[in-house]
Amino acid sequence: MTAPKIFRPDLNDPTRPKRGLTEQDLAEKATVYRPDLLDGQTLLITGGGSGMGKAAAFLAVRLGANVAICGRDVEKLERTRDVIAKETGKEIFIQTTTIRDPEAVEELIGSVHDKFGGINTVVNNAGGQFPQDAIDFTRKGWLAVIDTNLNGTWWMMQEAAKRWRTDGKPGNIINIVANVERGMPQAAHTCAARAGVIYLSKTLATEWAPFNIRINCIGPGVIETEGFAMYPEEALARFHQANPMKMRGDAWDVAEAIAYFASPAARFINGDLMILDGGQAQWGVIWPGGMPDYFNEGGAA
Ligand SMILES: CCCCCCC/C=C/C(=O)SCCNC(=O)CCNC(=O)[C@H](O)C(C)(C)COP(=O)(O)OP(=O)(O)OC[C@H]1O[C@@H](n2cnc3c(N)ncnc32)[C@H](O)[C@@H]1OP(=O)(O)O
Ligand SMILES: NC(=O)C1=CN([C@@H]2O[C@H](COP(=O)(O)OP(=O)(O)OC[C@H]3O[C@@H](n4cnc5c(N)ncnc54)[C@H](OP(=O)(O)O)[C@@H]3O)[C@@H](O)[C@H]2O)C=CC1
Repeated sequence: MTAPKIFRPDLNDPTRPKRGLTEQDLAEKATVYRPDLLDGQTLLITGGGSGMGKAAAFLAVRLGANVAICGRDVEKLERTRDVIAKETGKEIFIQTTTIRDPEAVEELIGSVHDKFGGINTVVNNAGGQFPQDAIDFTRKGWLAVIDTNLNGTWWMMQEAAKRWRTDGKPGNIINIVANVERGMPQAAHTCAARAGVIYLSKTLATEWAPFNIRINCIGPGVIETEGFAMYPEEALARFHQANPMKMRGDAWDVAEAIAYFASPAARFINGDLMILDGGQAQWGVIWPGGMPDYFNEGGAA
């Protein structure tokens, strides 16, 4: 019997390169949008302490929005709050929350609502997974990924929608999912969860239209962020080959897509899925845990 392949990264390993945009990049990167695009809007972004969520928070603040972020790690949240304040002069709201806990989610939505007098857009970005052959998933591992990516997103959606219904105000939900069209070998747990969110979103885009709530998804391909630390170096060296452009996107690409969906330009878009992957959907698969020899005849893909 072969032992299951496991890659359990040390997230503080100093020998691994730092990945993702720097805070200076997030403060200075050019945007296609006018500076007051989101003036007066309030965005709640889950997982806003790193990666795409942090980039989206930075951009939304730069475009005039009130921003709230949550995550499990208070240090990441405080750091994001402090750097945004330093670079933009604007204070964002932070609240430590695991989206897996529906009561904590209810409290979060309540606090942000009270702080800003309402919420215009909820960005469900928090999530993640580990690479592993599905046959070796532990029960706990499967449940962790499903609970975060599917259940956690659902609690956020339902709680926000209840508020909007009670307040008689319109709502907007943007769910960050993944590119599931051709399956995700070695990430079957997340593929199942994200596919669930995509079709949950399409369903509720209809069911909640009477409440004036719109719901859309963004499916990123390979986007270089701090989250890459979850994957082995050997796999990361191949990630750019997953799309015909042979490149990785960055968190700003996703942040600008989020700003678009949060803006009035998207007012007639509902139940959609924007794939942001450099053409990966038409190209190859990733094997984030390392390609099995079976598929590796004739050299690396
Ligand atoms: C999309 C995949 C393929 C394409 C890659 C494309 C490029 C990158 C895509 C990205 O999404 S990058 C962003 C990645 N960021 C994250 O994943 C960050 C957040 N992730 C997490 O917090 C975790 O991964 C989690 C599993 C969702 C964590 O939940 P929790 O904190 O509850 O987990 P743990 O307590 O650490 O573990 C619970 C349970 O899960 C199993 N497990 C965890 N890690 C691994 C691993 N590396 N390999 C195998 N199994 C793992 C394990 O059973 C754990 O239980 P214990 O053994 O610890 O008792
Ligand atoms: N980077 C990529 O190529 C791709 C990423 N994605 C998805 O996009 C999203 C953003 O990823 P990215 O920025 O790359 O990676 P990061 O790891 O930087 O971001 C994930 C964020 O989710 C937060 N998070 C995780 N679990 C929970 C939880 N239970 N409750 C609250 N917050 C949580 C983390 O914060 P904390 O640690 O503080 O809890 C972290 O800030 C994720 O859902 C990811 O899986 C999808 C496709 C491709």
